[in-house]
Amino acid sequence: MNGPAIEFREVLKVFPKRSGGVQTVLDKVSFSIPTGKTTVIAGGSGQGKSVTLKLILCLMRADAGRIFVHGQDVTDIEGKALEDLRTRFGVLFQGAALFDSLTVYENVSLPLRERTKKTEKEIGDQVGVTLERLGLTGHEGKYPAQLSGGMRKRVGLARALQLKPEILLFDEPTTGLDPVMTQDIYRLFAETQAQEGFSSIIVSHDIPKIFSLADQVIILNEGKMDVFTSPEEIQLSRQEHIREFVRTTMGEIYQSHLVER
Ligand SMILES: Nc1ncnc2c1ncn2[C@@H]1O[C@H](COP(=O)(O)OP(=O)(O)OP(=O)(O)O)[C@@H](O)[C@H]1O
Repeated sequence: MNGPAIEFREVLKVFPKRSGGVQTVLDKVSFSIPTGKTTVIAGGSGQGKSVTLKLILCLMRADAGRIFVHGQDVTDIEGKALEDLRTRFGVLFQGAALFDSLTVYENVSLPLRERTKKTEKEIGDQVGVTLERLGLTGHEGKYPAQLSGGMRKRVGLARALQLKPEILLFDEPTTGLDPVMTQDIYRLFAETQAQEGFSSIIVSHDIPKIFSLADQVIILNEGKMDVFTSPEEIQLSRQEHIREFVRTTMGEIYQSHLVER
């Protein structure tokens, strides 16, 4: 597919304040999410990361500006067109947990059962391939409570992949995971993306590590966005809020590079 997977043009999002006036969360921001690549969205608490994801999924509407998905203007999309649009996304949000009363196999096969006319054999074959790819073979009959945090994330990823999404949205993929499980999820994610070719947007605070995956990093701050394509670019930024971000997320080694220049 040519062109960006997603494009924001001058998107404004405001919320009314209790005390009167408005809070500007996105202040006419413009950016593109390249097709087939990984974009990481970072930024402090309350800076608008979730709002950005909700705008992409049309769970929330922009107050001004336009949003495009593969060139289609989705800013005001409704009804059947909106339903169709949503089938093009795979979503892995923290809130969208696995169903505790369903086994691994039942959780992963659910989207195919609900949204396709595939036979039980076809579902079994497809789910089997994904479970094997994500190292979950042998765990099909287990319930989420019997799995480690890392395995639960892998089951969530397996489920999000079933409808072959064009774009995968992944909110805080490694929260609650230890460093080994974090690397594991990143590796599996990169392998799966190489095989399936989807575009992805990951909301993460894990900036030094996530650069092994990211093709670009967008940092949100006070309604504005800065786009970076390498860790060095972030380290060498002269903007005070980026330097503060480096200090708090990347640590002293990176900061000392900054000071030396
Ligand atoms: N439905 C809403 N109504 C009013 N204000 C909202 C609404 N949704 C989000 N906000 C406000 O918009 C701002 C951005 O929220 P958002 O959830 O996108 O932050 P975030 O960057 O995802 O933060 P965190 O890292 O803490 O999850 C916050 O100040 C929040 O209070």
